[in-house]
Amino acid sequence: METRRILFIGAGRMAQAMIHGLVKQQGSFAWQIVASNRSDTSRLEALRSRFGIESTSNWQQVVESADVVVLAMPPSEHPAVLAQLRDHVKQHQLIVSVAAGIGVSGLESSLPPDVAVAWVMPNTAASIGQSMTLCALGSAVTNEQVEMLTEMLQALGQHQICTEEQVHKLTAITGSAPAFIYRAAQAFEEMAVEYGLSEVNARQIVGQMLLGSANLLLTGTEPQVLANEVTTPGGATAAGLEVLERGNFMSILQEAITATNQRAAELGMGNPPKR
Ligand SMILES: NC(=O)C1=CN([C@@H]2O[C@H](COP(=O)(O)OP(=O)(O)OC[C@H]3O[C@@H](n4cnc5c(N)ncnc54)[C@H](O)[C@@H]3O)[C@@H](O)[C@H]2O)C=CC1
Ligand SMILES: O=C(O)[C@@H]1CCC=N1
Repeated sequence: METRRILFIGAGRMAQAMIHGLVKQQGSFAWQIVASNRSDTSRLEALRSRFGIESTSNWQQVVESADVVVLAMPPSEHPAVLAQLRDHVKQHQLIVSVAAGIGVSGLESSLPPDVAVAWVMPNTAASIGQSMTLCALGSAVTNEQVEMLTEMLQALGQHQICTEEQVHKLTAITGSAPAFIYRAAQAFEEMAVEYGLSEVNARQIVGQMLLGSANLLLTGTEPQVLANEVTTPGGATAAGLEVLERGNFMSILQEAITATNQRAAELGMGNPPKR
C-alpha cells in the first residue's frame, strides 16, 4: 500500500471532519496525517489521541516532508500562512485549501508559479465519508497528484471537479447548506419532543425521514414531483405547504444562499471573520 503524508494547517471543525474521514478510509493509499494549528495545543492533543495521528505546533518544521498540505484555517489567515509557505514549498507538493472564497487563483497568485494547488470545498459529512465535495484544480497539478487527490476526496465521500467560478457559487449549497438542513431538523425534532417523543426517538424519526427523502431525490425524480406525491389533494400537507409559501420559504432559502456566497467572497478578499 502506498503511503502519503498530509499536513493540516488549521485543526478546527473542518480539519477534524476530514481527518475522521481519512483515518476510516480503506482505499489504496495509507495516509500519514499531521495536524497543526496556531496555538491550541489541547486541541492537537485531543486529535492525536482520538485519531492516532501526529501533531505539531510548528508546521514549518515538518512541511517539507508532506505530499499534501491542507490549509484548513480561516480565509483571513491565508495571506500570512501562504507568505510563509512560499519559502518552504517543494516541487512535488500539492497545496490544498478548503477555505471559503479563496479560489485557485488566490492560491496560485500567492505561491511560486509552478506550485500545484487545488481548492476543495467539502462539508462536515466528510467525517462519515459522505461529504459532497467540490474541487477546482490549479494549472500545475500533475496526473499523479490528481490520482492522490482523488483518493483523498473519495475518503471524504463524493466529489466533483468544477471550475473555480462554480466552486465560488456552489460553496453555499454544498458547504454551508447542511447547516440550513440541520436547523430544519432541529425544528422538526423540537416539535416531535413537544408531542411526547424522547429526544432519541425524535432524532431517529427525523433522521430517517431526511435520509429517505434524500435517497428519493437521488433517484432523479424532480423535487416538485416528489412534493406533489406527498401532497394529497385537499389533504393535510397542503395546509403546511401553504404556511411555507406565505413565509416565502423558497425565496428565503435562496436569499440565504446568496448571503452566504457574498460573505464567502468578502472573506476570500481578506476581510476578517465576524465573531
Ligand atoms: N466548517 C465547515 O463546515 C467548513 C469549513 N470550511 C473552511 O474550513 C476552514 C476552517 O473552518 P472551521 O474548521 O469551521 O474553523 P475553526 O475555527 O473550527 O478552525 C480553524 C482552525 O484554524 C487554526 N488557525 C487559525 N489561524 C491559524 C494560523 N494562522 N495558522 C495555523 N492555524 C490557524 C485554528 O487554531 C483552528 O484550529 C475555513 O477556511 C472554512 O472556510 C470549508 C467548508 C466547510
Ligand atoms: O461558515 C463558513 O464560513 C464555512 C464555509 C462553508 C461552510 N462553512
